[in-house]
Amino acid sequence: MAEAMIEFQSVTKQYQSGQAAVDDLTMSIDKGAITVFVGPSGCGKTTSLRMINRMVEPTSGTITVGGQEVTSVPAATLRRSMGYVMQSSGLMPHRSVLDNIATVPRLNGVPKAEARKRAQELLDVVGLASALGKRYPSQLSGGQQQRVGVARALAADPPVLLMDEPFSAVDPVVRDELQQELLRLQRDLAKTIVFVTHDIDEATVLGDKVAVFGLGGKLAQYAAPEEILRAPANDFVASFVGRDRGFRHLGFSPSDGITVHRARTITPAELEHDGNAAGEWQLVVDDDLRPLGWSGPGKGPATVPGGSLFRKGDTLRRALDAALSSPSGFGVAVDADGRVAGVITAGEVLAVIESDRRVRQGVL
Ligand SMILES: Nc1ncnc2c1ncn2[C@@H]1O[C@H](COP(=O)(O)OP(=O)(O)OP(=O)(O)O)[C@@H](O)[C@H]1O
Repeated sequence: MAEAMIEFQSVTKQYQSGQAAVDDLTMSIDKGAITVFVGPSGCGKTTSLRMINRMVEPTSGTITVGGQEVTSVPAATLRRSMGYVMQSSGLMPHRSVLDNIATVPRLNGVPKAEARKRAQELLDVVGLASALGKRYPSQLSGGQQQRVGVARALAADPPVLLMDEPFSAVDPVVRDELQQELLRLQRDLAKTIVFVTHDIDEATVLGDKVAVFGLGGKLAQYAAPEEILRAPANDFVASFVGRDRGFRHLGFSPSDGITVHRARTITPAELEHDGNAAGEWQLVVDDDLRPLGWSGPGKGPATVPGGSLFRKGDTLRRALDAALSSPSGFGVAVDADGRVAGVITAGEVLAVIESDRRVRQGVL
């Protein structure tokens, strides 16, 4: 079993009379893993996060971090010992990017030159060009500001990182990049990360475990993301994870069971010379067998753009998407070098899904 880093024991927060913001929360957060708090607006995610570093004090119950009760540590010391990233990057506008990143180490007494050197290294860690260090926050894009926010939170090398909707103010493409960067960073850093979002897709992409909060600040389900998609604990969780959950769950199923078959291929030169005389879809490939697109039956020399590709080891979701997005109806599998390994239809992917299901249920 994973080692616990943060423990909530019967924690309740009541701001004023009436409904609690967080209601009797008991949960254990694994060390070195990403735990995501997800749920609709107002269900107590941020309040729960902020109680970890005492930005908010519980009305009752206890929270321990690394075995130590948080109330036994002065709030300012505790806050400095954890990285904190929020939605608006929270950077100080009149300080350079480097000085922003160096803030906590400086407060902890690290000499200026050393703190700046570390800040410079961190720019690289979060994927920013070192020249950006001299700029002011307003001279950066939203995505770059969030990266600086992450660098600043990492500056003192804290074991715990608290992240409150850090990527929700950027556009979907940048958001996707930031999520992938965080996962890459986490592979090296293995921090204990608590991440708040209201987006179930973000939660399932990032979380080793996902805590779904319900209205009234109650924990509705706490489990691995694939379990939440496969077996929501109640109607509230089922409706929160949404109608596509069956499809999204395919994102956790390996495509090992898939057998691809040979595609009929044609090179651009052959196509130019003879057109598509075969009367069926042909995959247009270069001399190294890399896919270039499709040639439709009776469509002359034109090449139609292909759909998404999938590789060995990808999930069933990617395999199915490859088939569904392909103009020919054949999803293209490529090897590690990007060469065509074969094709598969959506019907064949569905047959694998169905047979996996029957095996799981012990029918076969
Ligand atoms: N400082 C405060 N004073 C009074 N009530 C508060 C305060 N902060 C939060 N609340 C209330 O506590 C409840 C939980 O708020 P919280 O911000 O933790 O929810 P959340 O799930 O993070 O929501 P969101 O996704 O909208 O940020 C809400 O009803 C909110 O109005």
